[in-house]
Amino acid sequence: MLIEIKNLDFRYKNSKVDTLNDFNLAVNTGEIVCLLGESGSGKSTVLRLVSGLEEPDKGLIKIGSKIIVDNDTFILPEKREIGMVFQDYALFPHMSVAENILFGVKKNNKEYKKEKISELLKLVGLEELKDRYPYQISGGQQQRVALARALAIEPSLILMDEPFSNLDASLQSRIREELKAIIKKSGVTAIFVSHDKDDAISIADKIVVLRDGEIVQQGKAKNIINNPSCAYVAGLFS
Ligand SMILES: Nc1ncnc2c1ncn2[C@@H]1O[C@H](COP(=O)(O)OP(=O)(O)OP(=O)(O)O)[C@@H](O)[C@H]1O
Repeated sequence: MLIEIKNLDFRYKNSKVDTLNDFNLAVNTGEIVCLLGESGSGKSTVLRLVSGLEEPDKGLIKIGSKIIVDNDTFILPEKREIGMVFQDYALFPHMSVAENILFGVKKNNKEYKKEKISELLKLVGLEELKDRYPYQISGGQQQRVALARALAIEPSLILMDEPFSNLDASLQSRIREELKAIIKKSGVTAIFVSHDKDDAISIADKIVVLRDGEIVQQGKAKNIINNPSCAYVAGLFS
């Protein structure tokens, strides 16, 4: 198992209620997990806690054998070695595709960087576009640059927040397939957030359905669709 989240409690500072209460989740190595739920169900909060943008009030998060947060530990976000893909991709407009991808690579070895960039451009199929700027490529291509940049630090885990929300609806199904293929080829474990059942069904190995900060059902898409645990879950898949 790669990620273990145990007994997590979390309340935003200006809030009177817990957003997460005794939250537990396990993710296997190489698995793609989708956190699915309506707006406000707590999906982004889980990502923020795993990435270290927020600190839990109680509980534990482990990546592999390493505790990244518990009562006595708080590993800083930049030390967690987690790759992030944001909703808007957050590419640097003044940097080329290749420069964007290499941005987070700390090793200052020219040969290493050269090999890394050629491996990643090949993985995401952007070899021909390496010298273009973000405004000169499509939304789907920008997303692949963001994914390559997240993978460039050789993370064991990547987190993606609504990775498809900025894409043209007509392209979404092709891009979902592409993204899944790239993630699987890279072997990385991925947790992504969506409110769209089609994203979850087409990409995730496991879907985790959230409602008011609680997991109401988890498992393979087919099992959830055939056997929803409650009307909320059925509604999400209708
Ligand atoms: N900074 C904040 N301060 C106080 N409450 C917050 C804050 N951010 C989120 N919340 C609350 O925490 C709960 C979970 O929010 P969260 O953003 O995790 O949900 P979400 O499922 O990701 O929603 P969306 O799909 O709209 O992004 C909501 O009730 C929300 O209002």
